[in-house]
Amino acid sequence: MAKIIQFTGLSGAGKSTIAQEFERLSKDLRVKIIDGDVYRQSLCKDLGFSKADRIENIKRLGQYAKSIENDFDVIIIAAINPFNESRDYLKASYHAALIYITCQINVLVLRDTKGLYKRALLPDEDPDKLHNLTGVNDIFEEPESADLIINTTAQSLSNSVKQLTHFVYSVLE
Ligand SMILES: Nc1ncnc2c1ncn2[C@@H]1O[C@H](COP(=O)(O)OS(=O)(=O)O)[C@@H](OP(=O)(O)O)[C@H]1O
Ligand SMILES: Nc1ncnc2c1ncn2[C@@H]1O[C@H](COP(=O)(O)OP(=O)(O)O)[C@@H](O)[C@H]1O
Repeated sequence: MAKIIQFTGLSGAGKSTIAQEFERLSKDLRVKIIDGDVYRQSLCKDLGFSKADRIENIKRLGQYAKSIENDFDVIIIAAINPFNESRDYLKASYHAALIYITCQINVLVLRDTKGLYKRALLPDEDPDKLHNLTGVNDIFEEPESADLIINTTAQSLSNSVKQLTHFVYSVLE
């Protein structure tokens, strides 16, 4: 039965990159990544970014993880997951560990891999402005009880993956 791990962190913090690199290097483990961004094209296609929809999104990703738990050793839910309510729900329902992938906002604005920060920082009257980007103009609750914090502000990807790997093996033992 898989250990379910939930990530939380802002867009661009490194959730997908760390999960994918961990999967690539962990050849002895059956790893499944449930990436929020990806599942918003399928299982969660009908959902937007209101609080209710974000909570429903995480609930569905958790249910999906549970449904495939016998086929994997580690399942990583890599979504922004901005509310303590959702994080607590995954912990209570599936004993999902919580890993906070954090990064300073000024660095996220510089990375801006998807151009979302640029759009969120446009003047209010600009038609292209994004009005609900998590961490800029929408809520991101600081996690209250993370089992691990990975700070990617100035850390290499390799060290972030080492932190994750160490944690995973400690919980699998
Ligand atoms: N308004 C707004 N706020 C946050 N994110 C936005 C928004 N609009 C689009 N996107 C893109 O959607 C991805 C986040 O989806 P998640 O399912 O992880 O979000 S959540 O957990 O339900 O909050 C997120 O993916 P990542 O960049 O991989 O985090 C964004 O690319
Ligand atoms: N220590 C690190 N860990 C993960 N990503 C990092 C790190 N340092 C820099 N990056 C970069 O930050 C970006 C993270 O993007 P991504 O993984 O898509 O974030 P998220 O999935 O959280 O939205 C990538 O361009 C990646 O190369």
